[in-house]
Amino acid sequence: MAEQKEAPAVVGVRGLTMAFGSNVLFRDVTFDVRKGEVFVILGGSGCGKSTLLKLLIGLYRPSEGEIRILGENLDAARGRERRELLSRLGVMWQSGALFGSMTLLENVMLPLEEHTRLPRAAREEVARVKLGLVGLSDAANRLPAEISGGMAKRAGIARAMALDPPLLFLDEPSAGLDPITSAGLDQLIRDLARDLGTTFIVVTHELQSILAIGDRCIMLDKQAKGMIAEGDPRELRDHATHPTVRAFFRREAA
Ligand SMILES: Nc1ncnc2c1ncn2[C@@H]1O[C@H](COP(=O)(O)OP(=O)(O)OP(=O)(O)O)[C@@H](O)[C@H]1O
Repeated sequence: MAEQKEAPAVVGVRGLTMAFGSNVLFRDVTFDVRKGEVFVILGGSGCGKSTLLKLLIGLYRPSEGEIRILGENLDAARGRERRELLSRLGVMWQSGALFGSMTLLENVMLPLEEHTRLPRAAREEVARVKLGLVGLSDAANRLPAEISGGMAKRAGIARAMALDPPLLFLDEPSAGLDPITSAGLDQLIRDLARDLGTTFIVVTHELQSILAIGDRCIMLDKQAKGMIAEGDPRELRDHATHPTVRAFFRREAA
C-alpha cells in the first residue's frame, strides 16, 4: 500500500549482531518497521526469531548494532526513560501467559493497575473495551482454564493492548491452534491493525498466517547467520530466487 511506504519507521534496526558467548546467532541485521504495518519475522527453528523479538523489547542487549524504538535508541535509554519506552510496547507470548487464578477481566486490568493511577471502575471499563475488541465480552468473568486456546490468545492480545501500545509484539500467535481458529486470529490481527493503526511485529513460521497478515516480512536463516530475505510475503512467494526462501514459500524441500 502506497501510504504505508510513506509512514515513519517505528522500529529501526541497524547492523544488529547477537551472540551468546561464541555462538553467533545472526549478524548485521538491518530493517525498518513502518507505522501501521503488520511486520512478520520468520525463519526455521533455532534461527533466532524469539531472540530478535526479545532484543526489540529490551529483554536482551545486542552484541553489536542499534535498535531504535519509537524514535529512541533503546540501548542508550536508561532508568526511567527506558522503563517508559518499554511500557509503550505490548507483548503477547506464545501461551497467552494469562494468570490462571484471575478472570480474563482481571488479567486485562493488571497492566492498568501496574502502570496507571486510574480508579478501579475506570480500569474495569478500559479492560472491558479491550475484551470487546477481541470478541471476548461474554467471557470476561471466565478463568483461563475455562476457555479454548484461541480465546486464550485473544485474551493475551487484549491484555497486551491494555495500555494502548503503538507497537504490539506477538510471539507465534497461531502455535497450537487448529487452522480455522488460527485463521480467525489472523483476521483479528488484520482488523486491529486497520482499525486502530497499531503496528504489529509477529514472530511466526506458519505460511498461511504470513500470507494472510503480513504487509512485509524478514526471513532469518541459521546457516547464513543473518537475514536472507526482506519484502512483501506474496512477492517473495512468487519471485524469490534464494533457494531457502523459495523452499519455504513454496513448501518445497530445501
Ligand atoms: N538465553 C540464551 N542463552 C544462550 N543461548 C541462547 C539463549 N537463547 C537462545 N539461545 C540460542 O539461540 C538459538 C536460537 O533461539 P531462538 O529461540 O531465538 O530461536 P527461534 O528461531 O525462535 O527458534 P524456534 O522457532 O524453535 O522457537 C537457540 O537454539 C540457542 O542456541
